[in-house]
Amino acid sequence: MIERLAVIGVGLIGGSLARALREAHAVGEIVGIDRDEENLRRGVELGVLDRYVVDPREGVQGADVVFVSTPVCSIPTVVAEIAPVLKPGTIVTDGGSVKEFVVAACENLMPEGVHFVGGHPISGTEHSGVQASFATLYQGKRSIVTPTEKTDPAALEKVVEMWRRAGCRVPLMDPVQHDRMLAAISHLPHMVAYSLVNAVDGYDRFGGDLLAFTAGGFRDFTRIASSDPVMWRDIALTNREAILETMDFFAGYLAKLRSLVEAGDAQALEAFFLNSKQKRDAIL
Ligand SMILES: NC(=O)C1=CN([C@@H]2O[C@H](COP(=O)(O)OP(=O)(O)OC[C@H]3O[C@@H](n4cnc5c(N)ncnc54)[C@H](O)[C@@H]3O)[C@@H](O)[C@H]2O)C=CC1
Ligand SMILES: O=C(O)C(=O)Cc1ccc(O)cc1
Repeated sequence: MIERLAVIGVGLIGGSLARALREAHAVGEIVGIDRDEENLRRGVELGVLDRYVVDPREGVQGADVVFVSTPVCSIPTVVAEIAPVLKPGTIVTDGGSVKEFVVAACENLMPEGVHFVGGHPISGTEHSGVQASFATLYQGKRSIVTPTEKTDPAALEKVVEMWRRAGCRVPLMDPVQHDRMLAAISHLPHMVAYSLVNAVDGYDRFGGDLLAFTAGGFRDFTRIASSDPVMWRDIALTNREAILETMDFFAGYLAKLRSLVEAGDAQALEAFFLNSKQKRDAIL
């Protein structure tokens, strides 16, 4: 399906795609490109990569598909660097968590005959680097692909097929709609988890290390606060408006719950918790 895949940013997301496509026999050669050479060496040792090249322009030579999986803000910079050397027919795609920022910039960087298609696998963990990657990360998950009116139909089909071969269902979505939806289901929970850990850390009325006393519930709730700070900095910078909207909406719910606690309204408290329990239980 893909003769030579170049992965730029061989971490959890790029490494897992490489592993999944190799297991599916959907790729010939996999070339890794990353600014961290130690990470690339590990990628070859682990069998994720066939070889690596540190210089992006050299690394993408002869690739039919280039997958960019670096933090969101760096994606257009990386794509601008490689664009002039890509051969006609090359498809450039990405796995970044924010789509409007990436797609709007990258579509305009493509030379004649080279096509960009935005994508985002809705699957990940709080761990980073090629050593955290695994072949089944995308199995049975969704990977959203975000075409626009500028997208080449054959390139779109190839990117959709790539994710299918990696094990995904592949819904198509407008980049702006994607960013609004992801703000609610992914970006808001991360903002809340990071805030909760910082709040409890800063709540020092007992003069001790409160976090050391936390048990299962706190740790389950805040697992995602162990995610990479640079990745989340870039998401907060590039999906600003949608994240602000969901944070404000969430603050309304917290204020509502606060008022129920303040009023000691047993019936309303129980109804608030019951609705949440039922909705969550239904998605498990
Ligand atoms: N971690 C997750 O659960 C998910 C992450 N994503 C997105 O996928 C992308 C990658 O995330 P991860 O794989 O988790 O990160 P990661 O930290 O595991 O891997 C990123 C790799 O990119 C390299 N890198 C950073 N800047 C670079 C640059 N300018 N040039 C070349 N290499 C560079 C780093 O050295 C690292 O090896 C991000 O855009 C993120 O928003 C999407 C879905 C899930
Ligand atoms: O660790 C988890 O459960 C996540 O939520 C992973 C994740 C992080 C960012 C994304 O854009 C998509 C998935």
